[in-house]
Amino acid sequence: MKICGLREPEHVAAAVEAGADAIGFVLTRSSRRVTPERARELAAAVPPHVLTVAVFAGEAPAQVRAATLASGVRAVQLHGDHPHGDFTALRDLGVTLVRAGAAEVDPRCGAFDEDLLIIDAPRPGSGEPWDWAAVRGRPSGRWMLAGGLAPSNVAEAIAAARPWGVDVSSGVESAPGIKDAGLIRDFVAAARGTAAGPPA
Ligand SMILES: O=C(O)c1ccccc1NCC(=O)[C@H](O)[C@H](O)COP(=O)(O)O
Repeated sequence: MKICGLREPEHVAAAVEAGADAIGFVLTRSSRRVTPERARELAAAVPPHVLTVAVFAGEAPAQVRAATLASGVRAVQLHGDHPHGDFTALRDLGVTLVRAGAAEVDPRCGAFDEDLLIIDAPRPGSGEPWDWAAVRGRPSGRWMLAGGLAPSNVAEAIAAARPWGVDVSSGVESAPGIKDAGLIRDFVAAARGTAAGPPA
């Protein structure tokens, strides 16, 4: 499971401690945007078993490459209409390549030589739920469901779409762009199918 749009060290720590598998830093136009240098600072506290992901949307491969190297993350997520060639051009970076798009994208993970596929709402990072069940049985390989997930609905979404993993941003925020450690813990617990315990 991936927790995306982190900007503060305490939220990175909360996600790691809760058991997230991946942590996303938004390096594209967004209210959650961080600089590559800030992403590097935040990623420095992340243990190696948790994947650090830089999120882009529409930038040219040269720009993605420069920002990825500056941030030191271990994965690149390309949102939207990136052609196959963009993934090919970034392969030599040696990072995990993630393709992300709405339900209409090619649902085969690996079709663009990516390592991981995210199927998201039409407006990424909007927190808007969509018809998760519509993709059930269509995607193949390692794919994550995203878009409007929250502690209160992630179990329902997993049951509806049967994804390999899940990805969240808005649903673990107390206000737009402001992450909440308690909601991060609740989300991870709900996605893992366990009840969230009381705060320590
Ligand atoms: O989160 C953003 O602000 C963002 C902006 C532009 C492109 C992608 C963005 N986020 C990508 C993600 O991986 C989000 O976690 C995903 O879209 C789910 O977001 P949400 O519906 O808010 O949980």
